[in-house]
Amino acid sequence: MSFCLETTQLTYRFTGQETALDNIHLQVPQGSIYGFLGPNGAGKTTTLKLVLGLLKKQQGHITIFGKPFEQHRVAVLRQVGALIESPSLYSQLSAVENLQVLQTIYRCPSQRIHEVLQLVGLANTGHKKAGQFSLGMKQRLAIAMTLLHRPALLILDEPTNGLDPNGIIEMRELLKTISREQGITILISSHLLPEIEKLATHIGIIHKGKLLFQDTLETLMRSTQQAPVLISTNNNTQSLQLLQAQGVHVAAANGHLLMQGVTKEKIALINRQLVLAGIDVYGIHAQHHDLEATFMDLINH
Ligand SMILES: Nc1ncnc2c1ncn2[C@@H]1O[C@H](COP(=O)(O)OP(=O)(O)OP(=O)(O)O)[C@@H](O)[C@H]1O
Repeated sequence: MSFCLETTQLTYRFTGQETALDNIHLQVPQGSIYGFLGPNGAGKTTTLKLVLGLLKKQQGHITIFGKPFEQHRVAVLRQVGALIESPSLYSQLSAVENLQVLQTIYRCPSQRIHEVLQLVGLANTGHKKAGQFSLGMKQRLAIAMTLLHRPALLILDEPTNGLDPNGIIEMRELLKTISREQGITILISSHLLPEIEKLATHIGIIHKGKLLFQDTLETLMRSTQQAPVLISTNNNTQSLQLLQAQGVHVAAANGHLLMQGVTKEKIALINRQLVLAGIDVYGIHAQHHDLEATFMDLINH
């Protein structure tokens, strides 16, 4: 598989502090939306800053578009769009004027300003000044600015921070559109798993400077599938004895029985056995063991 961005043994320590990043092997596949997840202070921003050359690398290697970053810094950064921390907008200028400032630097055609504003849904904001925009609009303008020079890789550090639920949905849809229609690889950091889960194709989970998981979202989902199963019956004591006698990992919990590690075939068998023993089964359902639980499991072990 070809990686748009790869780090090997990336380690970083702020002066006088504990190690902020410990041996990070980040592999962001070409064309992916890579969700870089971790709680506050995990090391997400530090990683992204190193990858963009905003912090001086101490140890390890960074390869972007197959090239060692340090030797090809300028060429690589020409193809990268980034939004780290809050966007720098001119609040007294309109959306178009903000983009015109960058257009001069990037020397791209005026038509491109219209294209990116259309893409982020700000084509009709006219003379309205950026300072009067909602936070969601400011964030979308900031994304437009990162897209102006047609990057192949977009690096976004917590772009949904501070947005209301509607702003979060708009941002998610925008990033999906950018990925789908422009074929841009997106590396997005967040501490919000439910947000990343709805967006990313690939996930990296970082905690205390260590990368604990990295794979497709599908693989992470699969690891959550052996969810605990809850059974409620008219006689939990008898059911518990019957199931324990058969070697099922089962325990009583809040008026239910909780079983671990059972397949769907085993659930059907258990149901039949309970009914044959004269027990009324009121309900059997898998306890919702979602990605949030898997995420918490990973960072708490
Ligand atoms: N300039 C700095 N000086 C000293 N320590 C720092 C500095 N910046 C970050 N750190 C520390 O490095 C660790 C990683 O911080 P980082 O900002 O990369 O985490 P994060 O995952 O981006 O968190 P958040 O979601 O809060 O932004 C933390 O322990 C943080 O306190």
